[in-house]
Amino acid sequence: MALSGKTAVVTGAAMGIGQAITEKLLHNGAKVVLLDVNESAAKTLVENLSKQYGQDRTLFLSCNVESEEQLKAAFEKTVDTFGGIDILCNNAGILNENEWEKSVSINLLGVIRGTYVALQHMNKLSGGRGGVVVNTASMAGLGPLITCPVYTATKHGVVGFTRAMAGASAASGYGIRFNVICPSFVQTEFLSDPNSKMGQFSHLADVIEQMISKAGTLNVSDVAESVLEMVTDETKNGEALMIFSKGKHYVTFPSM
Ligand SMILES: NC(=O)C1=CN([C@@H]2O[C@H](COP(=O)(O)OP(=O)(O)OC[C@H]3O[C@@H](n4cnc5c(N)ncnc54)[C@H](O)[C@@H]3O)[C@@H](O)[C@H]2O)C=CC1
Ligand SMILES: CCCCC/C=C\C=C\C(=O)C/C=C\C/C=C\CCCC(=O)O
Repeated sequence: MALSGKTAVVTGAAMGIGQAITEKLLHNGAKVVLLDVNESAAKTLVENLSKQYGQDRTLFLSCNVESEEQLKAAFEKTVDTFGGIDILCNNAGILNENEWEKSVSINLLGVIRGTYVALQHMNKLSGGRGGVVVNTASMAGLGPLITCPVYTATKHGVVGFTRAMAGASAASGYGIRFNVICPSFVQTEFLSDPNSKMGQFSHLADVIEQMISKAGTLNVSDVAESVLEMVTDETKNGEALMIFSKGKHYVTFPSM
């Protein structure tokens, strides 16, 4: 899938992995709509991106993925501005075991909300152009991160939802592919101040420190490169890609 002339929507685009995905898609020719709650970071980023790629290639819309109303307004504005949506990256996420209901609402329900609203515009059966959805899960979507049971649950949910949607889309003729990335630790703000985010499991902080020093950390650009692969490779549907500091690997699941 060539990206020239395509329109992408990226959630959690103001910083970190979402920023890198945005830059990668722009660099490869797409137009990108950035959704985020951090208005100041997003506005500064879009100013810089507009200088680099042109004013008509990016748009920031303030949007909380916890709100279906805000997501609907953002996707409608995207279609009004760019004529359709071809790529959705559900990337926004938080790590906070104290505020665990909010974690579920953003990390899992935000992905489901974003997908269902986008389907109304992307689904070929309802007049859309089809396309591809890439969700950001985590290695914690495949195995346990013991300091973060709720974060782990949300990311397992994202992996399961993505794979089931891939099957549903293929069986129904939506013309939309669904894939999920599962990165190991990535060097972003996410890794800062871990003790305050572990809630009742902060006594296990040493375990995570040891995991990080053993596994190393990824650069956001490595993660964005994997997203690009899943967007452009039209053979990929229902795939989960593990990304480590030493390489990447497609997950083999038991067949059902
Ligand atoms: N950094 C890491 O080690 C890893 C991160 N991930 C996942 O990658 C995704 C991005 O994480 P990072 O870039 O590292 O984090 P980050 O904290 O650097 O960036 C997250 C972005 O999401 C935005 N955001 C948060 N809540 C939002 C909401 N309700 N609505 C819209 N935007 C919202 C933030 O404002 C921020 O711009 C998350 O889903 C995270 O779970 C996955 C594996 C490892
Ligand atoms: C509050 C705890 C902070 C420490 C962890 C911070 C963020 C981690 C986010 C992730 O999504 C990463 C999740 C899991 C990594 C799991 C295993 C990594 C080991 C794999 C390897 O060998 O690379």
